[in-house]
Amino acid sequence: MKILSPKQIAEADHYTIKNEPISPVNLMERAATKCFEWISSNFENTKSVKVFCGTGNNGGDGLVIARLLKNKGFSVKTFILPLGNKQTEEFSINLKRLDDVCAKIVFIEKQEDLPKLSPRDLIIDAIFGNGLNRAPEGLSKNLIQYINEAKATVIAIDIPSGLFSGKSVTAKDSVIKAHHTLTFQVPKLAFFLPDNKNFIKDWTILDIKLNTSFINKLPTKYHYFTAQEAKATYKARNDKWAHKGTYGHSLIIGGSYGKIGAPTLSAKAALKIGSGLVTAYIPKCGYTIMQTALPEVMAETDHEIELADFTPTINATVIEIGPGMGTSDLTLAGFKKFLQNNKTPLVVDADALNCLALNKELLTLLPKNSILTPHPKELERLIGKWDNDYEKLEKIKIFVEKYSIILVVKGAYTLTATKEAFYFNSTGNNALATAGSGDVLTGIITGLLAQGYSPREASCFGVYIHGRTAEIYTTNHAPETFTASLIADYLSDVILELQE
Ligand SMILES: NC(=O)C1=CN([C@@H]2O[C@H](COP(=O)(O)OP(=O)(O)OC[C@H]3O[C@@H](n4cnc5c(N)ncnc54)[C@H](O)[C@@H]3O)[C@@H](O)[C@H]2O)[C@@H](O)CC1
Ligand SMILES: Nc1ncnc2c1ncn2[C@@H]1O[C@H](COP(=O)(O)OP(=O)(O)O)[C@@H](O)[C@H]1O
Ligand SMILES: [K+]
Repeated sequence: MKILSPKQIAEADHYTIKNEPISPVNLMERAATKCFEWISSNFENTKSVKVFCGTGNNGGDGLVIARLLKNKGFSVKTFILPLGNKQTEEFSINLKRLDDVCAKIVFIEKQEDLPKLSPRDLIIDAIFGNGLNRAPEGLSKNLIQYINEAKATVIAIDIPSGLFSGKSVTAKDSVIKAHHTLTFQVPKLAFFLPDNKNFIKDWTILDIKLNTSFINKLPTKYHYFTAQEAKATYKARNDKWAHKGTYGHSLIIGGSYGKIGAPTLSAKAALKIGSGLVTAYIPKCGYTIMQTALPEVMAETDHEIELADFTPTINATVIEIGPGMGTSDLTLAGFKKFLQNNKTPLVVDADALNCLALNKELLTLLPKNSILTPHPKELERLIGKWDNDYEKLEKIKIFVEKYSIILVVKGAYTLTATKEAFYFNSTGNNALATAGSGDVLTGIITGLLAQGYSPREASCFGVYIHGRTAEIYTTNHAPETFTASLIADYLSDVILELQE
């Protein structure tokens, strides 16, 4: 699914209005009706609702929602913050329609006009939407702060007021902290960025039937990787004559004394996602552990307690390097030698990333389209500090272009950054915040590459699958009890649902 800029969304609105055709006021009715349906199916009509509107079209949506909720029996009060003397035509039409149903409407002209708010209120935030063009100040800023202080449940329409959908927020005290955001047609880039975590919690995309063929033609770097994209990526196994060689050979290089679990988790994940063969290259101290834990996995060994020689003998389809590897001088020296001689596609994680960060000149030795899977701290070591998430995205772009690699930046919305496009993942939850879950992710990506998925596919799809296991688990288990070892047990459920 595409993530579009505010300008592109406005273009899609205009195109739909002109070509469907539909009048702007009817499009607003359609959009706001979707919001009303969501609200009335999630809240009882005994709830007291306070709708705060600006005087643009986001405010117009608020007026429609107020009318529909009132007609449904909710107790509704509407508060309007005049934004200069301007009202859009659709706003004015809907103000009259709301007035016609004898609704309570109050204009907020000064601080004293702000209503009393209770934590039990349901607040609809329709002050600013896609048209926000500067940080709210004066009365609008005060209103936003007042709403935030009320500790009531806040539903934002399209986007929390004060949040820019595609650029950084400087005045963080002028943004609505929404519990739920009902957004139109496509998600906004701001939703995926950790800087905005206080403003965006849950959100739902409402399909308001903007022209899809127009949207399909709009160029964008940013995408949201959902079940639809995952289903399109999945390659069903239907080759009767397949043998284990058909599905590739994954080589997992990693481990050190006390950290053999990391390559073990990766190897198991590569195997369970379908790699035909898996070999682990580990220090000698890990031999019995690996062979006992995973009888299907072959093992080759290096020095006693750490990797130093990096001399696996097999001809692998893909190599994962780094889990539990450590960064000792011996290991680092061997890792450098390995990179100088290696031509096989790489998935690089954990300590191998730290070795690269300590020796940036080694980055030029990575085969093209190698996949690096940093968590935010590892990313910072690679690309340096950033002031805000938009600067981080820019630095990521420069980095992937410079080294011709793919970055999988892990987090609540893991980002797969390629030279061509950036994909935010749609699955996962905090059950994954558990030791070793990153090792499993790299194993999954490695196993997919071994089977012939492209580096872009293996990254986006692997991240999707990994996240989905946690969602399935937490439908009937407590998130605290999820462990990295359990992820592999749910891979089958994820694949089966992709086949539906
Ligand atoms: N036909 C359409 O265009 C549709 C638009 N829809 C709604 O319309 C919204 C966009 O509407 P608009 O483009 O009218 O913009 P908004 O309703 O977001 O409001 C922006 C208005 O506030 C002013 N403004 C911006 N920043 C300000 C600030 N910091 N302080 C004071 N005033 C400020 C702008 O000049 C403009 O008049 C969407 O977010 C969505 O909610 C939906 O109804 C769907 C259909
Ligand atoms: N709150 C969260 N929501 C979704 N995914 C999460 C969350 N916390 C962690 N994860 C996922 O869990 C994995 C953790 O990886 P990592 O930090 O490398 O762990 P480890 O080093 O223990 O293996 C990543 O894939 C990350 O996206
Ligand atoms: K809003």
